[in-house]
Order: sequence, then structure tokens, then C-alpha cells
Amino acid sequence: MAKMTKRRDSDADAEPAIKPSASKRARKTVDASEFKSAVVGDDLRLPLTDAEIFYLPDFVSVQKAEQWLRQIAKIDGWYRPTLKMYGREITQSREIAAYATDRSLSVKYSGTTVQMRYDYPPVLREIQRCVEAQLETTFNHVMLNKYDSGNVYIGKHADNLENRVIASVSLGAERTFILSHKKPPTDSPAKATGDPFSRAKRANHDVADPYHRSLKLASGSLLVMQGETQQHWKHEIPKEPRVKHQRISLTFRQLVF
Ligand SMILES: O=C(O)CCC(=O)C(=O)O
Ligand SMILES: [Fe+2]
Repeated sequence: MAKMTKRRDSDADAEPAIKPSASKRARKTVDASEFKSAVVGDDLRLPLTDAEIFYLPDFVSVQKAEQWLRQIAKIDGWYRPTLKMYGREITQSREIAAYATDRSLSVKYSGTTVQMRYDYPPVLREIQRCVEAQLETTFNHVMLNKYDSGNVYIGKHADNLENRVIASVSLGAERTFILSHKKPPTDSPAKATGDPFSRAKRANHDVADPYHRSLKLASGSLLVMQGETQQHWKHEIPKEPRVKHQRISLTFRQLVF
């Protein structure tokens, strides 16, 4: 029987995550110790409290990113999951595609079991190889998210705590990525944030705030979150209606099951 790993996601189109049951934990076959942390220079680490987050703006060239975007947009696995929320079924606005290297690995979130594929298309294999070589570690799962325009977004959430390293490759349109500490001190500017769009507009104006950060995810960039980051921080990609082009992200994860 497939082992379930739940993805924590408090997205506007997601219900609160349910913790894996004790019996499922007892069936773990991939232990956290089997995964290594990513190796990234300290010069690329964001100066944030309780976080181990790195941003590599030039992971690959803009030309390579364009080529990957064209190929990835055409893979077979894209679909819109049907989420079950408060007894209702809704279709998620973001198309996703999910792949795992281990056939017994599955992911569930917001009342939906993700349609996992195990046959990586060659381009996805190539991208994973590049990410693994760059970070000197390995991944067993990748989730692709397609944002057709700035109207497609992902709400504020933290990823599953059982993820050791999360590495996101961005292809296509530049989007704003907002990081917020879950418990900023009362006098932190992060407390004074308004709606996501106005926060997006403040991008890069709050570099010195160690409890809140907006950054632009460039095409061909790589963002890495690891260590205790998910315990203390949430992240989101807000709506940005002025963005007309497509962005695809590939989020590589180390799922423990
Ligand atoms: O698209 C991105 O870069 C972020 C995706 C994300 O946060 C997620 O899939 O959990
Ligand atoms: Fe996430």
C-alpha cells in the first residue's frame, strides 16, 4: 500500500492539513538521516531570523530557463486537482504535476491525493540532475506549479515539517515571493503588513527586517529552504495582476515516509 505524506498548505484554496497518523509514521522507510542538507555559500543566505534560506539568482541562464519552460509546459502530467474543502469540491486554479522517484511515495493535501507519476520526462530528469549537482544532495519528489498569469497565486503557508530540503527552480515570468516569520516581535514592521498585493509592491524595501522579506524570483533562479525554516516561517506568491506571462516552478523535496 502506498505511504502517504501530507503537504501542509494553508493556501486560500486549501484546508488545514491533517497530521499523518502514528501507524503511518511507524511505516517510515525513508529516514530523514538519509538526506543531506544542501551546500550553498553563506553569501547567498538571506539574513533572516530562525531561517536557513538561500537565493541563487543565476542558477541557470535566462536562455536555458526559457528552453526548459517550453519543454516543461508540454509534459503529460499537468492537471488541476479537485480539492475538498468544508464539504465542497473546488478545482484549484493552479495546474500542477507531480513526480516521485519511489513508487510507494504519495502525497495528499486539501482532501486530494496528488496524481503522482514515476516516469520522469527527460527534461525533468535533466533539471533534477542540475539541482542535485548544484546543491550536493538528492531529492525523491518534485511538484510543478503553473501560474498562467499574475492572477494565479499560492496563499500563505508553510510546507510539511518533514521536508528537510526544499529547492524551487523558477522559470518564466518574475513573481514576488513573500516570506513572513510566524511570530515576529510586536514592534517588527512585519506586523504592519497589509494585503498581499501591497506587500508585494513593497518588494526589496524591507531588506533589513529579519522577520519579513519580499524577493523577486527571477527566471532561472533557485530558492532553497532548509533546517528549521518551515517551523518558523510561511511563504506565499501573491496575485500580481500586472504580470501577464506564465511562470512555472519546480519544487524538489525530500519526503520522509
Ligand atoms: O511556486 C513556488 O515557487 C512556490 C510553490 C510552493 O510554495 C509550494 O508548492 O509549496
Ligand atoms: Fe510551499
